[in-house]
Amino acid sequence: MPATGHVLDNALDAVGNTPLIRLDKIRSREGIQCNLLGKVEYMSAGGSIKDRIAKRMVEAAEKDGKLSPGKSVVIEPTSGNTDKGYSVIITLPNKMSLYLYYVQEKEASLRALGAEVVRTPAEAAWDSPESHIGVARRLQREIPYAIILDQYENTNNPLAHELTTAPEIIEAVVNSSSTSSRLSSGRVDAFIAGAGTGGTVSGSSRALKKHNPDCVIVAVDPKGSILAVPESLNVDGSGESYIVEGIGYDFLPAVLNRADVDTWIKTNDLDAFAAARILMREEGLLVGGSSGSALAGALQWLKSSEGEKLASSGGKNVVVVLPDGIRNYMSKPWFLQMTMEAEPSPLAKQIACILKPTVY
Ligand SMILES: Cc1ncc(COP(=O)(O)O)c(C=O)c1O
Repeated sequence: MPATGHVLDNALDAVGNTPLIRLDKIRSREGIQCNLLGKVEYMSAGGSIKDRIAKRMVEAAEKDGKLSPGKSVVIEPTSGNTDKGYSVIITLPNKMSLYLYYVQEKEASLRALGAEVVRTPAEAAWDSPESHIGVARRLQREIPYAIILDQYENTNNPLAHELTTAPEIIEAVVNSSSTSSRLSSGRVDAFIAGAGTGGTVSGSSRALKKHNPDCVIVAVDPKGSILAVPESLNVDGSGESYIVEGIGYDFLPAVLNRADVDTWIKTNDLDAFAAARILMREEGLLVGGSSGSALAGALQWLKSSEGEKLASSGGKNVVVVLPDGIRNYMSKPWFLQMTMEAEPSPLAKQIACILKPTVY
C-alpha cells in the first residue's frame, strides 16, 4: 500500500509499504496479552512478499549491466518485471498435479502479466534436471541473453527485506507507539515468518537485531521440510509432503543463514489452513495458506516456555508476516473445503426459510 495522496509513476512504486495490522480478535481469543501485529503482504502490487525481492534483484542486475531491456530473458522471478521490458519465464513446481480440474491461479496471473510459465513435477528433487531449478538452468543454457536472478543465492533477496520489510515494521511500531500507549515497548520484540528461501527471516533479522538486539526471530518450517535446526526437529514427518506453498525445502538455500534465527517452529498443513481460516473469518484478511502457517507457528511459540513470557507481557510487540493472499489458492481443495460449512448457520437457515416458496 503506497503513501496515499500521491500519483505513482507505475505499479513498481506500489511494491511493499504494506500495512501492519493488529490481530486483536485472535489475540483476545487466545488470551494473549502482548500485541499481535500482522504484516499484510498481499497488499503489495503483485499480491506477494516476493514483489520486493523481484524488484530489487532486477534493479541490481540492471545496475550491474547484466540486463538489457528488449533483449534479456529473465528466468524465474515473479511478477514486476514485465513493466521493464523483459521477457520472463517462470518455472513453477506443479504442486497439485493430482487434481485434474485444478485451475492454476498462480500460472494464470503470471500469464496475464505476460510471462511464460513452465510447470515442473513437484516430486522432482531440487537437484534433478526435472525440478523447477533444473528446468530453469536448462532453459538458460539454451536461450540467448537469458539470465536467472536466482532468489536462492542472490544476496539482493535478503537485502530487500533488510532494507524494506523490517524497516517498515520498525517505523510503524516506533511511530505508532508515540501516539498509542498500547504499543508501549516501542520496539519489535519478536518477529515470526515462514522460511522458504530464508530471505525474509535472514534479511529482516539483520535489521531487527540492530533495532532491538533482544528481538526474538522465529522461523516457521513445515513438517516434511529440512530447514529447521536442531535437525532433530525435522525427524517428525520427514519424507512427508505438505500442501502449503511458499515455505519449506528439501535443501538449504544459500541465502538462509540459520544463525539469524533464534528459534524454529514446525507446523502442519491442518493447523496452517485452520489458522488461515481464522485470519479470514475473524480479522477479515484474505490470506493464503502460508500466512496460516506463520500464525499457527506464532501461536505455538507464544504458548511455548520460551514465548510465554512475552505472550503475557502487555505492551510487547510481536509481528507475524502474512506473505500472500488467497487469490493464488481460490481453487485449491483446502480452500474450497473451508468455504463449505458442515452445518448451515442460523442465518442461512433463516434465508432458506424465507426463500422457500419462491420458484426460480
Ligand atoms: C507464498 C510465500 N512465498 C515465500 C515465502 C518465504 O519467503 P522466503 O523465500 O523469503 O523465505 C513465504 C513464506 O511464508 C510464502 O508464504
